[in-house]
Amino acid sequence: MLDVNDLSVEIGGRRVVDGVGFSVATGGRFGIIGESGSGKSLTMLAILGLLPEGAVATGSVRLDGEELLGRPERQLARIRGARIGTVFQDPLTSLNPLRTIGRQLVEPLELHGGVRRSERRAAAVRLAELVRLPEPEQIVDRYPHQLSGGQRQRVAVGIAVACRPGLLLADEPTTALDVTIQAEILQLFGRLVDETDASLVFVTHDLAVLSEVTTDVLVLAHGRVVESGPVTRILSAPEHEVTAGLVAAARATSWQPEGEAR
Ligand SMILES: Nc1ncnc2c1ncn2[C@@H]1O[C@H](COP(=O)(O)OP(=O)(O)OP(=O)(O)O)[C@@H](O)[C@H]1O
Repeated sequence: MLDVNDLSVEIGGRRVVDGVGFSVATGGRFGIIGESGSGKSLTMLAILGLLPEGAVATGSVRLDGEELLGRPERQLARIRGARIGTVFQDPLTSLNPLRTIGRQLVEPLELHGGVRRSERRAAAVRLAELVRLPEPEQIVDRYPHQLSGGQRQRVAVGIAVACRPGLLLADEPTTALDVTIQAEILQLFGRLVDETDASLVFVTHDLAVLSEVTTDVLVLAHGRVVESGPVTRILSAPEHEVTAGLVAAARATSWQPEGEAR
């Protein structure tokens, strides 16, 4: 369960996230949407305690009732990976090109003490199976450049869920993928959230994507919440002009023929 209250972020005296609040229940699927520069990524980074140098967060971020804001980095590092799994846009930059897929899949388990040396390979294969990578026994010995973009993002999702975190944060995880692969990765998120009962926070600028994976949405503009509610209502009756713009953009992209890049 995640509770964010009156969260603000200032960088160089400029307030780039301003009083954001939302709650995600256990097993809930929550979306944050907004145009480029609206504060989506900084909201996520503030939750993770990974804000850039010079950025200051105020307010409250509670995970299962425990306050995360203001915690020492040492404690946050233990929480990230173990209790919060993250997936970002570009798996090529988040994966290490010099390490096998298997090593990277089990790394969170090693870091957080959840696997014996002799069991690492089997654990990696199980994770590869969980995220439906092809030929799990073989793929764990390959390197990131030997996989397709969609397969690499499956690896990133596998790493994120390795320790069975209660919260999964995804920031534009399908934006770099083509439409068919995007749909497969969205299905994967949906299935994993259902199977593990994790709460999901999914950030994107694309309402069409959000409507496939989340039930409730918050709309950000210039760092502020301008609208929030069930995704079905937001899609059918947007109240704010920013939301109406996002709905129109989502309709326009879904009219494109299958397989055409967005
Ligand atoms: N390191 C930084 N230093 C100064 N300003 C920053 C920094 N990172 C972000 N900002 C500013 O904060 C605001 C919010 O940025 P943020 O990255 O959260 O937006 P976003 O909604 O995630 O956009 P995008 O979809 O383009 O990633 C923007 O105006 C941005 O220019």
